[in-house]
Amino acid sequence: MNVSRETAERFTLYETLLRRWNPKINLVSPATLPDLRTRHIDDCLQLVRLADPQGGEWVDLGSGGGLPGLVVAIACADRPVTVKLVESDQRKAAFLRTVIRELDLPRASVLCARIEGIKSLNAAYVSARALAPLPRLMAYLDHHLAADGQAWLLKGAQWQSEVEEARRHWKFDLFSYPSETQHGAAILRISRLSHE
Ligand SMILES: C[S@@+](CC[C@H](N)C(=O)[O-])C[C@H]1O[C@@H](n2cnc3c(N)ncnc32)[C@H](O)[C@@H]1O
Repeated sequence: MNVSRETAERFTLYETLLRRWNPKINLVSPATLPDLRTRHIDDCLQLVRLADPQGGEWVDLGSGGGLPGLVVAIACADRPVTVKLVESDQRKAAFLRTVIRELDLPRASVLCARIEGIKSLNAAYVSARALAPLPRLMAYLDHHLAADGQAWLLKGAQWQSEVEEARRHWKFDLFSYPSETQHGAAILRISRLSHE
């Protein structure tokens, strides 16, 4: 993804902050730190490229260190896209707020709460990465995705069996895109979700 100098600087600062906070609160697996850019940031950038949001509200569930929520907020900082990061862990929420402040991302905000405990966010876009198996994610999406919204999920190599399992209880439209950063993994776009 071609990015402006300002965006590139924000990604560099984000990476610096992630590395600085990681030993204390384990935002990403320490084993992945040498490949932070490809394993995490580039992985999430695929999703921004595919979804290409031009406006509206983007909600990232279980953001952790901001993956993919902060990547969306940085990559879309010059668009009218508001990004809400839902994260129940207070220390991780403090990290997310620090990054938002240091990188000057006024359209991004943090909700330190449990996904299932807050009223519907009715979002145009909902994302999640490494949060829960698809059948459980479906209940979260059902609660927070607008009727005409799109969910963008980064899923590991087991994604096809998770889809089969989810289809037992939910109806939805699905597009899958092979991941360019992880063999066998996929980016799923889910829409028109309803309970069977
Ligand atoms: C395995 S981490 C993944 C973080 C990030 N999405 C990533 O890809 O690195 C899952 C995160 O979701 C948060 N989480 C798990 N269940 C949650 C819930 N019910 N409500 C809010 N946050 C939750 C955890 O605190 C944790 O930070």
